[in-house]
Amino acid sequence: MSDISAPPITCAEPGSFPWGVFHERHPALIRRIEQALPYGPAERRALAELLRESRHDLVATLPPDAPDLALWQVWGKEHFGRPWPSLPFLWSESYFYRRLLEATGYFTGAWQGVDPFAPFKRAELAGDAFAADLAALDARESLTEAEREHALLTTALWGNLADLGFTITATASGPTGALAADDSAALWPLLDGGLVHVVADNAARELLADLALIDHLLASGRAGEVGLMVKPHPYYVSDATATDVLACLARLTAGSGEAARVGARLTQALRDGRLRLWTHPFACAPLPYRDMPDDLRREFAAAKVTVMKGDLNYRRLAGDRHWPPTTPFAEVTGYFPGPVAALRTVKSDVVTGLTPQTATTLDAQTPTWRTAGTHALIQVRTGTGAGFSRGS
Ligand SMILES: O=P(O)(O)OC[C@@]1(O)O[C@H](CO)[C@@H](O)[C@@H]1O
Repeated sequence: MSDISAPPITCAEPGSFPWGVFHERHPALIRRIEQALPYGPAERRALAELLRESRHDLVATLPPDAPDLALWQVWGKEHFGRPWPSLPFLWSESYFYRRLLEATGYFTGAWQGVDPFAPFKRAELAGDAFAADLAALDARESLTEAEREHALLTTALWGNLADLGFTITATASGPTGALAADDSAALWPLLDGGLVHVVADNAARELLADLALIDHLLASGRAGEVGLMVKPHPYYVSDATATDVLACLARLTAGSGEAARVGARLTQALRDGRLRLWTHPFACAPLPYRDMPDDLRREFAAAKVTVMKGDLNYRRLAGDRHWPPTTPFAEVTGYFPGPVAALRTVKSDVVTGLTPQTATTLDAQTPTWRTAGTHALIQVRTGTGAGFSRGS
């Protein structure tokens, strides 16, 4: 087992990436939210207070009527009342988004159920880039099976750059195609017609690419059943909920050519249960997957492989820690109850599973590579998790 005492990433260091998330990304995000939705004085005051508290004060608890208070009392018991910057970045950033929902009244009152990020998600669905992605599905038809699979996987991988939290402050212009690790050859043999879980990340463009990949897995028989895990409520800006899946599906079915066919096949797959949307409160937990509860562990254990999309899922999968970058991926994910694959564009500091040469070259030649979205990785652990048998 890997040494989980590698120090956690925190926001304490001025100028570090996590520090910038709280001091640059969050203020910009809140300005955008206030421009996009006409929140009243009470919500705007609560948002301003959240910004102030999260940069300069101690972590306050949720109000007594919060529907998930009991969960957070457990998830946050060591952290409430402490200075935000001293806490693990994974915890503090996750709690920031939970408090943002609180400030906008997402859980109680007249604004209940209003996704503060919905205007951004809608704009992306209606945009030219999304339309181009839909049209590009037609081009796949002329490819060989191997080329099509490569294209679908690569698009799902780089689709992770279309992350609205990241694009608020990022300067990267788009996919570069540079892979820091590529275990894709180990992924395909795991897909032998059984259950595949896909843990979704962002809505709109990334989700479109994920749905196209899922459609292929089902249509080709690579997967007999796919479980698409979404968030139970809005989370890191553009994270996908069931509502976002339906919105993306509606754009597919209203399209033409291959887009409409993909949409029709996925709609049928949802109806007959070959594609199942599912969620779990732990999907929005501020904790690594290492701490997942037993019912979730059993879900993942049932799959031939679980595909984790995106940067945040990677942070939760590997542990958001200052690992030496050559720490084996199989070692940090050894606790996971089944084969697991990470498809991630690299947008935060944590990284594992690199060869010494790759790590040295990347750090020397592209010092910003861990946070700029210039690189991606496909990492696969093929064995079942240590100390956990399938179906137990
Ligand atoms: O999970 P995703 O959508 O790929 O990325 C989430 C993200 O934007 O948020 C974090 C920092 O704010 C980073 O993990 C990453 O840049």
